[in-house]
Amino acid sequence: MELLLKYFPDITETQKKQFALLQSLYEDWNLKINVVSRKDIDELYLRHVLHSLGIAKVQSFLPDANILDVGTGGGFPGIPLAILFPETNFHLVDSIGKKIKVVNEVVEGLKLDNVKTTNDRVETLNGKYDFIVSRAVAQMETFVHWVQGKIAKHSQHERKNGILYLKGGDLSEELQLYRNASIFPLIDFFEEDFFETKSVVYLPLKFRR
Ligand SMILES: C[S@@+](CC[C@H](N)C(=O)[O-])C[C@H]1O[C@@H](n2cnc3c(N)ncnc32)[C@H](O)[C@@H]1O
Repeated sequence: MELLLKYFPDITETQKKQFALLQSLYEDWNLKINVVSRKDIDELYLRHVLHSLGIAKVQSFLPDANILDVGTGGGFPGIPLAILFPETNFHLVDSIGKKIKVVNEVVEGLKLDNVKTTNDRVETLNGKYDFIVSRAVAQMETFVHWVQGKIAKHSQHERKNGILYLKGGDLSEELQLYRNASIFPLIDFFEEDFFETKSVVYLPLKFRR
């Protein structure tokens, strides 16, 4: 929790309580349905919460924006972002039902009224979103294929609409197809060794191949 306050010192008392509750909610749910590994539970704020919030250091979301988290698993990056941006609408989707069950319980436990969930493959969704966020779901080419028709073209945030993907390692090969991609190394925002090799990749709406 101190780690979170170090990098997000302006969060409200409500947000502090919600972030504090995350640890016990995930500990309890993980005993029944494994959504976070044992090691990761012990370092939940570093490996999951702060990592997810790396997206917020690259892009703040406006109150009326619609955000889709693809392959949210146990709720990352969607849940930490939904706490940080309580006025923004988040749609969390995952194809595995038991993971969405845990996400629903966490959403209820935190009283997050800006989150809806769907248990299905993302390809089946018809909505349009200002931003698509994700972590550890698919290679960029596959991912872009799944989601590029789901990015809203006519919203007021049009100029910035696009994909924000949390990626690790050397991205040069994977991203060479996308000349408009920007890479934001997370170590620029968070001075923790864990972030040494991790980045946010931003692909704007009209990403060119
Ligand atoms: C490695 S996990 C990552 C979970 C979470 N994003 C995280 O970083 O902790 C990948 C998740 O993507 C989901 N997934 C994979 N392909 C998907 C698809 N086409 N539509 C929806 N979910 C998908 C899987 O069910 C799995 O929960």
